[in-house]
Amino acid sequence: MTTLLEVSGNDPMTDHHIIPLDFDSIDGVPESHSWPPFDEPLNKIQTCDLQDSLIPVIDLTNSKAMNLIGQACKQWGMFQVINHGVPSNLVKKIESESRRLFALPTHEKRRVLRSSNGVSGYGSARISHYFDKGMWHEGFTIMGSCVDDAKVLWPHDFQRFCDTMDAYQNQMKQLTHKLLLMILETIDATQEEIDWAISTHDSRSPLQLNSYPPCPNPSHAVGLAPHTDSLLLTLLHQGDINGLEFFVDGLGWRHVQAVEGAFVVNLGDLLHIFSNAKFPSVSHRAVVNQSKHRISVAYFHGPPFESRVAPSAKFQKPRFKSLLVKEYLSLKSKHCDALSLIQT
Ligand SMILES: O=C(O)CCC(=O)C(=O)O
Ligand SMILES: [Fe+2]
Repeated sequence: MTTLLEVSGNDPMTDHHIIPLDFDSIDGVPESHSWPPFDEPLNKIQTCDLQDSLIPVIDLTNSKAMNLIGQACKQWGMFQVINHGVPSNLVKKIESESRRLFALPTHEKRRVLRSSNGVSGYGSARISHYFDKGMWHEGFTIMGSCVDDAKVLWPHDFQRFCDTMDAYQNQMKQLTHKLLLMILETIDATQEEIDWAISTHDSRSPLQLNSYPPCPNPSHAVGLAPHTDSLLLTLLHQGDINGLEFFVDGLGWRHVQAVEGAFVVNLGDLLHIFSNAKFPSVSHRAVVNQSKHRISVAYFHGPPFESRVAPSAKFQKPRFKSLLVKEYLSLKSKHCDALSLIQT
């Protein structure tokens, strides 16, 4: 069995790529985290009508849901889902437990800091090492059980946190399967390919809690810098505070309107490869704001790391080489644009 730790383990990170800012004591954006203004002001978080939001909000109880999902996958590589069956009280709990964790004093959070070649624990985003500047972000990654870390944080009250994380991961797993079945059917995947995509028997899907504290100068800070997600599919809970943006050729950065109770579904690199580039792996980023502490929770789903990924057998002219999932992840840990390196 290969774990994400082994896949990324040959690329240990240095401390400044792991330790987030001490948000308890900071009162400005330090030079190390000060970004030149992007193409558009990062602090312009507008509110807008749902109609203004480009990516569709799809009701999973709608009889046309599969078609709508297929279209959104091709056009945007991203959509939102409502009426998805995940209990709303569990979503509230994951948000409140995440806030409870990030509200702890910095020195306590640092007691569960991710190790230099590890995956689980408190720390900066894994994409930090691609960039010279740090991000206005702190995260907590759960891979498998979180009991050890939770016991350090709350020796007498760790169960509540762990039970919530476990229950949420179970729900995310079910929803991911449901969505993958629909998505793969729209490109006529074979049963064997479907089994590959939904199987997770030798790997636990990582759950990433993200925290973006209010920022005194949002136009010079970046919550999460532009990236694509590596695995097949990401399910993101972004609460009711806007901050997620995605890149559209010709239109630039567009924000994803926060919709109460919805999950943002975004397709990752492995699905881009499997769909022979029919589905984009959408470039996205998170922006920060001056007054609100934004939390998001991302569940990343991928196939077994020992399995192979390649364009579906139905494509006559594969645009990507076939390789082991773990080989792709290892390449991605070194190159932000790993997809371009495996083109045929
Ligand atoms: O917080 C967000 O809106 C984006 C999170 C994200 O892209 C990630 O965790 O990979
Ligand atoms: Fe992401």
